[in-house]
Amino acid sequence: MLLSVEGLTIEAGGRRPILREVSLSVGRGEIVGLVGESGSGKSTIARSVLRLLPAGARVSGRVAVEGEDVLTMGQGALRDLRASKVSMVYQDPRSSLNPVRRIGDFLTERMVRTLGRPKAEARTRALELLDAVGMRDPGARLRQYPHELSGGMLQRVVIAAALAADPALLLADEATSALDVTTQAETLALLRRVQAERELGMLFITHDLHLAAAFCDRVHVLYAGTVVESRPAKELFADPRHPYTAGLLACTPELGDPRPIRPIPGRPPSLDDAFTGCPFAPRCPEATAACEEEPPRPVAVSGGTAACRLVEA
Ligand SMILES: Nc1ncnc2c1ncn2[C@@H]1O[C@H](COP(=O)(O)OP(=O)(O)OP(=O)(O)O)[C@@H](O)[C@H]1O
Repeated sequence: MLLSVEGLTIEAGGRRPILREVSLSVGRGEIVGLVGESGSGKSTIARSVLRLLPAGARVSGRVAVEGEDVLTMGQGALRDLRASKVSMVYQDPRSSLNPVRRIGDFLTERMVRTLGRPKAEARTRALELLDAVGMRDPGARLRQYPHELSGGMLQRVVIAAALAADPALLLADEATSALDVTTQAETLALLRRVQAERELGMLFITHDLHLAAAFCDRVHVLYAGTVVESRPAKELFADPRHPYTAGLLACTPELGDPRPIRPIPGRPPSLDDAFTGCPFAPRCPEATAACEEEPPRPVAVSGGTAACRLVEA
């Protein structure tokens, strides 16, 4: 398995863990979605794949890339993992680029510094990469500064940089969320094309369940640091089994859908909210007193699991 996360729990001083017993996997050539509201722990999972953990955190469980344990590997292996096996693309491309350095410097410096490529070779590779992500006139782009490019073009540059070392795994953390809809569609098409061409595994993080269902092969829904439902994307969308997943789908309007929009009442818990039972119980329309007593175990449902005691296998 390309990425395997097993029972990952991260505690950083709050009354509840940031992540509790999270398990997921990503195979080669597979797009796996991670969906949840702000603060549910999506980015923490992505960062833990690169062993970027909250300072002083207590961590248990296992994170393995190509079978190698990321949490215990030596510094040399970790450098290699970050430099060439796993790449991350963030939400705001402007935060990834230095505004006073040219696009060419951004693309070549990392190749020279971390991959040890000669400068001329790095430049040739940068031109190939810009071409691969569909940028016209790559030579001129190398001379430009970030402010001369639109958000969508900059995200292409960031994706080009992420591909520089031929990684096996791409972590896309809200990579299209800051873009307008047409640019978002172009960027999604680009991500899918490079993913398929290179047989990349991709962990695709988004707060948008509809987007995840359309873009991913499988989806994990995260709530308050726990995975509440894991299913093939199509099944999750057509027949959500966890009340939270159903609630997320019901609160997003769709064109032509005559049903009223039903927001989920209340707010997701903060790290200072402790709970003994199901974290979603206080907001769940179907919760019973028993739901508050102990955490639900994942139940096998069609194609995956749902962690809810009201769900029948
Ligand atoms: N370094 C840290 N130290 C302490 N708490 C942290 C740290 N990083 C994240 N957290 C907390 O962990 C929780 C999960 O954060 P995370 O960024 O993973 O959520 P997210 O689902 O990606 O949300 P968003 O969509 O807003 O980025 C939040 O409550 C956050 O405040």
